[in-house]
Amino acid sequence: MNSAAPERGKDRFRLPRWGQRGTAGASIPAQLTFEHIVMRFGETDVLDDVSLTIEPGEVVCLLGHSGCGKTTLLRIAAGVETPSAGRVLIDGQQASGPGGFVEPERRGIGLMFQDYALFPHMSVQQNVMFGLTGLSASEAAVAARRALSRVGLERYADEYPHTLSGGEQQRVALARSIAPRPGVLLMDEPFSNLDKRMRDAVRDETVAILRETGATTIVVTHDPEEAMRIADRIVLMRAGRIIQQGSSEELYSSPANLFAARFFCDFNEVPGEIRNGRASCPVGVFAAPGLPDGPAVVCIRPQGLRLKAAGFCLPGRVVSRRFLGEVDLVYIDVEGVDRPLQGRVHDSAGLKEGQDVGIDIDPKDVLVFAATDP
Ligand SMILES: Nc1ncnc2c1ncn2[C@@H]1O[C@H](COP(=O)(O)OP(=O)(O)OP(=O)(O)O)[C@@H](O)[C@H]1O
Repeated sequence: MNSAAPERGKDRFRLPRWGQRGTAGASIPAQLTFEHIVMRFGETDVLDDVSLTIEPGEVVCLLGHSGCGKTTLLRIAAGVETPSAGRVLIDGQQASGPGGFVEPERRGIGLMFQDYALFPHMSVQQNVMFGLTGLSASEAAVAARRALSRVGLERYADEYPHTLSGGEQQRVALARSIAPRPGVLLMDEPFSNLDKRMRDAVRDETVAILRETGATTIVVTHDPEEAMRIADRIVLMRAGRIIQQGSSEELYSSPANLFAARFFCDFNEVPGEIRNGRASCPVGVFAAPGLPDGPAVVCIRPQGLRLKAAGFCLPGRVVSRRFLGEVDLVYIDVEGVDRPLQGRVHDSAGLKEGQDVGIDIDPKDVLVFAATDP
């Protein structure tokens, strides 16, 4: 009889309880280097000269839209795909490249997939023991129990994956990936199958576990907020290339181009014209240092709008207002601008549709790009 089942039933109605912090086994983190990686499928270069070094213990998020090559890069690191050109090095030793290939199971790399890839015919404990090939059966059992305990699922060790909730399966997959104490951990969209309420809690605890293990980690995601929450460094990809890399602040505040800017903020975009380092557009004139004369896109963060009484600053008319809790989302028509400006503002409770207002735009929330920017 399954003694854990009734208790698990209750788990569905509360956030999962994890094991004690600080009890995940420590790894010896490795350095992972991609050198000029090219991956060609047919006529298409899915990865186009990707070079990247991830330092021991660093947590890097590969961020990009679907199909930009993130998973392919992980698969190349893991050794389940061989690059068309370039090399992968682990602690300076070639793992993939001309004249040398280290088998996936000898790379010291742990993997965790979006669908968790648990073996349905194996118990939770057997799943976690699967990668512990270098240990005796009793040592592997102890290591598996320890990993399961850290993710709070020790009591489900003898159950089968299909009896667990999605969140519990995610934790089994996490336990399986950390149990061998890999030097490098590769996680492909590890939270995307969880609902939003669950995702934040699971993500925070997973990050705590990553820090405890100390493993060098790559997390693939297409969610910029998730990347900002997790990463020491974000690597933004587009169409098989790295567009920009840096801290969350660097990517958010100083995006390399319009593509990178749009990834991190739902800007108001207003067409303009650059002359002598200043961009003019219907909502104002803004600094555009170093940009060539010509057409521009003026990007204004929604939180950069302050609403004033009519007659002050830029004239506008309220189109609609939505209460979002901490802020209100207000749409405002401005003469000469095709689409209403979107403002995330406080204290707009008294505003009515059709009301005239003044709009003050904070220059620190404005970025200007040449309209020809990729
Ligand atoms: N074995 C393969 N044969 C042919 N094309 C492939 C193969 N593997 C991947 N691709 C193509 O390579 C491109 C990049 O795929 P990849 O899975 O790396 O992207 P991704 O950024 O991880 O996207 P997603 O977030 O949707 O998983 C896609 O266009 C995909 O169809």
